[in-house]
Amino acid sequence: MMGLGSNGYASSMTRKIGRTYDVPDGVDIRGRYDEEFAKILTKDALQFVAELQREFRNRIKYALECRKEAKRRYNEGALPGFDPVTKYVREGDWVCAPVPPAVADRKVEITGPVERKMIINALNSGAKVFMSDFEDALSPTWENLMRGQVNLKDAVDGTISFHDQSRNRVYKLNEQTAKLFVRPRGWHLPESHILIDGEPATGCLVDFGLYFYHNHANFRRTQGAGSGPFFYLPKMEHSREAKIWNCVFERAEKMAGIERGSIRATVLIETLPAVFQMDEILYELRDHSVGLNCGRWDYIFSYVKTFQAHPDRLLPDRVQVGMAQHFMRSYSDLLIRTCHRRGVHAMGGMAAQIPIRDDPVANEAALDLVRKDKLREVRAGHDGTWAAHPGLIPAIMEVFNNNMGNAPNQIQTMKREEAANLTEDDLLQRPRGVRTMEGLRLNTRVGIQYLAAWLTGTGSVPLYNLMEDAATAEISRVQNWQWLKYRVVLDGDGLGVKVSLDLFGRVVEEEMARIEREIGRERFKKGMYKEACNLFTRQCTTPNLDDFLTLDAYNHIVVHHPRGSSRL
Ligand SMILES: CC(=O)SCCNC(=O)CCNC(=O)[C@H](O)C(C)(C)COP(=O)(O)OP(=O)(O)OC[C@H]1O[C@@H](n2cnc3c(N)ncnc32)[C@H](O)[C@@H]1OP(=O)(O)O
Ligand SMILES: O=CC(=O)O
Ligand SMILES: [Mg+2]
Repeated sequence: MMGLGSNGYASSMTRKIGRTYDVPDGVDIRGRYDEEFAKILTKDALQFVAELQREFRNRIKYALECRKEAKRRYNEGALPGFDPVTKYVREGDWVCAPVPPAVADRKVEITGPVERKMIINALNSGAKVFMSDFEDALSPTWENLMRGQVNLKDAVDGTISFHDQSRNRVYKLNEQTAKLFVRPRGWHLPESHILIDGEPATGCLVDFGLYFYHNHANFRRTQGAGSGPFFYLPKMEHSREAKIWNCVFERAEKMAGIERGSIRATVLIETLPAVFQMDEILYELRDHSVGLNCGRWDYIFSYVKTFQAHPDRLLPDRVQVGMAQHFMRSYSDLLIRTCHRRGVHAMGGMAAQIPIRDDPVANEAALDLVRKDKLREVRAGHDGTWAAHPGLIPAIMEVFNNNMGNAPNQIQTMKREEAANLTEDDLLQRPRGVRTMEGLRLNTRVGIQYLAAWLTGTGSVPLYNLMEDAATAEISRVQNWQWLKYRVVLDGDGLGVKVSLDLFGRVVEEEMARIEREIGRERFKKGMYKEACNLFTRQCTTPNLDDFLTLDAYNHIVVHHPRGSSRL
């Protein structure tokens, strides 16, 4: 039946008039109309997204409520740990469905936002897999999301091309390309440009639903050798969230009439609570799993967030929280042991270094750090790892090939049984190191510049020769917040200064001046640095830590049509 949705917005009938999307009942599109987007936002595809939303919305709300409840417990002093109730899952002798041959070899995976030229470059990069990102690397503006869907469809169809007019260069796919994985947003992010029964849709169901609907058939025929599509699933905190994804996959397979277990996903273990749920997460997804990945940057962010009310667990400077810290090494080791025991890939994480074009010495030093990080990963037993930039792929591939030879993975050969002895204490051990004024300054300078880019539609940026994305920016934000909240003493540079609101205010002012000097007055004026600064400062000084930087910032990038910009 046609009619007004509960929000009173126009329904299918009226929306057909003029240049608007043809939507099913109860769905309202409040993002800009574009003929290209209309090929993605078809009535049938939207019907599928709406069905997912209606079937799973209550379970998603419940899962998010459970996160709040867990936060309340941690804030009262509890520590995350293994759940005695699911001991039988951890001790059981089950395995996941066999790895599809198309993705047995995942030695190097490149990641990047769903941007047209980058998709082509990444697929042509020589990496085994390309993880195309609606998440940490993407600012989820309506334009980015919908163009991203158009780009992915063209990529799966094999027709994607890009003409760089300034360089008169045409980009096309090579004969041999990386296998495509897609990372939808996390459960917490709404999609405010699509209302379903008057409520913003769940962002990840939009990303997943539209991509799956348009691409499953072609993907399985070409890329997947009969299986797929393949996904990465971010930021989960509990196996109940993985169970929802499993049900979403089953629902999608049924809709498409394809075999159960066709869809495969790698879950990022990138929250502290999730490290105690790795078996449980794999168990829920056992017919759809193709491994776990060490999402190390969000994991560090989550350590601070989980322990926001624990002043005895403050982090040292961000640069000191590397994989050599005991809690980080333990997490990687246990992830490898868990995955290999269950017959799936244990993927390594992202080194933040990127090529430094104008300084060969610094470039070699950065490459060396990447090689060391990757050597540690492959020796520990990881089956593959991430690269942020095509320029890093040859070096990383060499490290993995040298240590794995012709084997596609180490699932059967690196069992890491001894990691079964890792305890809750190992996984939670306090990071060691010092805190410095430079740490505070760098967090501030990077956090503001990242947010300024994000607000103008760019979700991953090079800053001071490192890759920065939403996960690394989160570390900067929560670390500043934690240091301010507990008035920590900056003990690492011999100054012994206490972090206070006054000090932070001065640091913000000085770092803004430094940013302006570094990028030039014109760019500074034209950019969104002041807005970013206000947002970042508010987030660092708020009495109650916001769960996500991007939830607050999202309100600034929602643009409703035809009524102008609107807040959630
Ligand atoms: C914590 C996490 O979640 S990690 C995963 C999420 N983060 C990411 O995916 C980050 C991915 N990386 C990037 O976005 C970029 O590499 C950045 C922003 C870090 C650096 O970008 P730039 O400074 O523009 O790179 P640079 O100028 O050196 O690029 C050179 C070429 O490589 C391409 N390139 C760079 N990174 C990538 C990538 N990840 N995928 C595909 N192509 C890439 C550029 O498009 C450019 O191509 P061109 O020569 O044809 O024009
Ligand atoms: O998504 C990856 C991370 O490190 O965060
Ligand atoms: Mg992440």
